[in-house]
Amino acid sequence: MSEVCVRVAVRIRPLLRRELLHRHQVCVRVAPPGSGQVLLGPDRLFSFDHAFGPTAGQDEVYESCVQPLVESLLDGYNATVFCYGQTGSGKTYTLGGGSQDEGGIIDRVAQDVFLLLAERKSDGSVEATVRVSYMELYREELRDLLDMNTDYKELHIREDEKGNTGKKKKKKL
Ligand SMILES: Nc1ncnc2c1ncn2[C@@H]1O[C@H](COP(=O)(O)OP(=O)(O)OP(=O)(O)O)[C@@H](O)[C@H]1O
Repeated sequence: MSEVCVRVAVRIRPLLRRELLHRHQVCVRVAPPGSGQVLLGPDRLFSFDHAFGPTAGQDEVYESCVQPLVESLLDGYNATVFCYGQTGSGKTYTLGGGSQDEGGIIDRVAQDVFLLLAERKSDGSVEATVRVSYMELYREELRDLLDMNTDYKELHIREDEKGNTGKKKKKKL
């Protein structure tokens, strides 16, 4: 894996059925395959660390961009993966997956964390605790997706002295 801390991948999803019905046209292509470059329109070329076309599967995206981070995670490094893009561009699909067989990044990370931990634990050298939180921040409202009974007004994002962020319930006055 390269020494650069931030890496950017672009993923071009296939046209959806309704887009095909409305005769939408493809305007962005990976060019040439494997180059990390995308071609917008006829002649505008943009470079990324990775570029995936509409036929790229979840496994390809995960193995190239995320799996190495999971391995570093167990070596003690922090890692963040986030998806950015306009509505309907495929963020939820990439993170959450389209179906059971085509699991997204979250499913695969969870699987690999426990798989790799089991490997390291088998020689008795590692003890680990895994904690998970799952939150949605939408229109300034924070929701705990693992505790839907808590009102968003009770939740607050805080930073500790090291700059790590976390969700805390506001103290009731
Ligand atoms: N790589 C892909 N292959 C096949 N279908 C895809 C792919 N990416 C996205 N889709 C489909 O495109 C549609 C929009 O994708 P998705 O819901 O993931 O977008 P989003 O960026 O999360 O949108 P929003 O910001 O509105 O939540 C969905 O029907 C999804 O199944």
